[in-house]
Amino acid sequence: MSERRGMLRRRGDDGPRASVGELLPYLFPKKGLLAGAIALSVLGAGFALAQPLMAQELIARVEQSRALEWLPWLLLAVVVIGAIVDGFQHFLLQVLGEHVVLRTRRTLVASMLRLPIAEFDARRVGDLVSRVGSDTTLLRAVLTQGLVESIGGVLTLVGAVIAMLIIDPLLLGLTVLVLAVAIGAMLVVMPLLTRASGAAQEQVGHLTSALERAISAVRTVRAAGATAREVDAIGDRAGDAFRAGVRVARISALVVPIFGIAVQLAFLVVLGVGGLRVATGEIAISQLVGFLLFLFLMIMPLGQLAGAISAVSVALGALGRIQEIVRLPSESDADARVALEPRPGAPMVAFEGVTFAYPSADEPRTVLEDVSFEVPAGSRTALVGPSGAGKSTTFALVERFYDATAGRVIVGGSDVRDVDRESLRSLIGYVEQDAPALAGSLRENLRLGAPDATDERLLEALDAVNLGDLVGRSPRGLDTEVGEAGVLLSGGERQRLAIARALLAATPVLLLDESTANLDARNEASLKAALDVASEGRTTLVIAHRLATVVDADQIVVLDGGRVLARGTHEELLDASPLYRELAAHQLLAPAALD
Ligand SMILES: Nc1ncnc2c1ncn2[C@@H]1O[C@H](COP(=O)(O)OP(=O)(O)OP(=O)(O)O)[C@@H](O)[C@H]1O
Repeated sequence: MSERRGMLRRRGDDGPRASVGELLPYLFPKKGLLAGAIALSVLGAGFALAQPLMAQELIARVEQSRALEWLPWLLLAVVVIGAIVDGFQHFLLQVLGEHVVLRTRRTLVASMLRLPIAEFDARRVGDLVSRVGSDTTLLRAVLTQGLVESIGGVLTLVGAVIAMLIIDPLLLGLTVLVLAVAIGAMLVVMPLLTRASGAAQEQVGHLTSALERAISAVRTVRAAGATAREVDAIGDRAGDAFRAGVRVARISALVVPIFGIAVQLAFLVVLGVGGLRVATGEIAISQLVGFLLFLFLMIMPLGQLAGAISAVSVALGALGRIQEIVRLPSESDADARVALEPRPGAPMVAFEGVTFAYPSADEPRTVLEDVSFEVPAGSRTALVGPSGAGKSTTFALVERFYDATAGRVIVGGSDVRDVDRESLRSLIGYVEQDAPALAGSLRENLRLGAPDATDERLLEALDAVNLGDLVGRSPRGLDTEVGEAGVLLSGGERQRLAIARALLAATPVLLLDESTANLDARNEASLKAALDVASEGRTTLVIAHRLATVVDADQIVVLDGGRVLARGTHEELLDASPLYRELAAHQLLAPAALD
């Protein structure tokens, strides 16, 4: 348990970091493209190195008044072809970068949507969204900002150093000395950059979370007159992200002057000492020019390398946040691979001494205690109880969103922990209390659990829940959009749409968390009729908030404070349970008062 709680705990502001070894597999989604880009980089290095050699030869010929012949044209061709090779390589790297982002996003989303429900309880949606949207793009920079170019760059560097060694070892020694100090300083700065950029991404996550909170509850925020405060709060988060970004900028800004000073110094030293050596006749002017051109060639890859190291540092911070999710065990990792086959004669759903505490709560507290009841196949059981009694929690346990802390939850005669979760859920239709309509069309909403259902069946299902007129409301019919959170539909309609969805999935078990919304008499009657249609021939467990729902239930379970207080039919409980009598009189939303 403590290990689990540790896993759910959020990380500090520093942000998680990955290692270079973990980064590499992410960079090789398209080996052919990568090989092509590396080959072009090597080719580009060859063209780059050829240029100073040819320029040096050209100057020597001018100096010695020799014929230039085809040399200028050859130099021009090398420059043009080199530039084309560079452009093509740049394109390949961009494409490769997009592949990296694509693959990482797919992996991340596949892991994210399979996380245990408890992880969603403990995390902010906005933060998860920013990991998919923003962190993944930082991996692209590793490819586009120099890592692959650095391969060709290293070759250019080695070639340039060899050429410089041949031209003048003394000048090379002085150059290397100056540059080595700068490289050492940069190696010290890089780990700071990784940490700072991980923290900056973390702040972007907090910002997205704050925005998501305000947008998802925009009506409540607006109605509460809290818009300005929310704007300020999100602005503060944006400010935090800004400050974290500035911290990154400050650290990476160190790299530029360190490098700049080193390069200037190297050029000045070469010019000064080289000029002296030309004056004393130890080297020719063409050699000094050649040396300077090679020095230039040597500096460029060093710049690329610095860019690559900084991109890698930033990517390691982002990858840390990506890996944090990818590494979490998926919900089904610990599943038994046995498909659930309901045993004839066994109660369809049963709780045997179930005790439960939410794992994600800061102070885990028992929400269900020693709960036992049975729902025979084909019957309807209503759960009633005051708010917070634990009614919705029982549904979460039947769906196996969480595991019971003690006792057993049985579906179709098997302990839900002994069977594969997918096969368990394929038996159950679940209509949530605030049944969400997914952004998209009516058709998409209905097909969620029955992807192959024909339009004819969709229309039948809509008719069955008295939503047939929904299709006629818009000329787009089943393609009518139901909006981000189903804004076109009322609460009661959304719930009926969810019931239609459950009807189409045709599962033997139906869990229905009845809407608590105060519905008008017509909607009320429609919802009751929809429930009756949906529960026909199915084992139905309904969390009831309406008297009409409980009166004809085969069994009513009264929950209070996580315990079963009483079980029986409406008449039996009116006699036997004071709490039920109280609920029936005051809390169950009765269209007509009890007589
Ligand atoms: N995801 C969660 N993490 C932690 N605690 C939770 C979670 N969901 C519910 N709880 C707590 O568990 C208790 C039971 O909640 P539950 O939603 O099952 O009650 P309910 O009887 O369905 O209430 P209502 O009729 O108001 O929906 C409540 O105290 C609630 O605060």
